[in-house]
Amino acid sequence: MAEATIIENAGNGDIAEWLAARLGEALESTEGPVTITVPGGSTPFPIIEELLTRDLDFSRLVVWPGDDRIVPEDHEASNTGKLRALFEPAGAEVVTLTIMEQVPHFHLAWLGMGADGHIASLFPNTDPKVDEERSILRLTPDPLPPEAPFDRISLTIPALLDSDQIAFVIRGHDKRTVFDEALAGQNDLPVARLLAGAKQPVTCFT
Ligand SMILES: O=C1O[C@H](COP(=O)(O)O)[C@@H](O)[C@H](O)[C@H]1O
Repeated sequence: MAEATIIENAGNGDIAEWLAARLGEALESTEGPVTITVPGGSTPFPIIEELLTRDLDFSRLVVWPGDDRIVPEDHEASNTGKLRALFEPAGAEVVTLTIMEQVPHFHLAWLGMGADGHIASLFPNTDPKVDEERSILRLTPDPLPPEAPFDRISLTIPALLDSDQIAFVIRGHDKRTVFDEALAGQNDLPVARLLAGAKQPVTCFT
């Protein structure tokens, strides 16, 4: 079971600062690309805007959406489209998830979490056997989340665990309770399954 460092009441600027420091270390540690996963939903985008103001060589950054909704990239629900609009002007590469994609080792897996304990698009109903066998999975959430009722494509738990470190941004009391229970092994939600397998440092911003 992972031990997580919890950083309480972090502002977007604090999180961006932490991310910039981790990316800076990764850029120093390799001459090749630095690979990260970035969550979708609503939480990450103001943090990314802050991150992009930091002095980093974004041209060596390869951004993998942790998941996406199966919609065109110019659809308002597309995580990839939003990531592309933010990161590409800074010189970073943004990958389009397909089930054919070869998934790399990530320097950082940055994740959000839904109040139902889903991470990326691995929902509580996602068959655990399936997400143990593949790196990328296409699925239909059951039930479809009303805020984004679309089929999904998602990195799986083994793919996310193939990373140097993991960072969560968990905002709101409901999510925090679910996360704390997952960390304590008191539920079996996707977030708990990830935490149970994490050997690397886990940092959680609330
Ligand atoms: O559907 C999704 O939900 C989660 C949480 O999103 P948020 O809007 O509550 O921050 C997100 O982490 C995931 O990547 C996304 O596609």
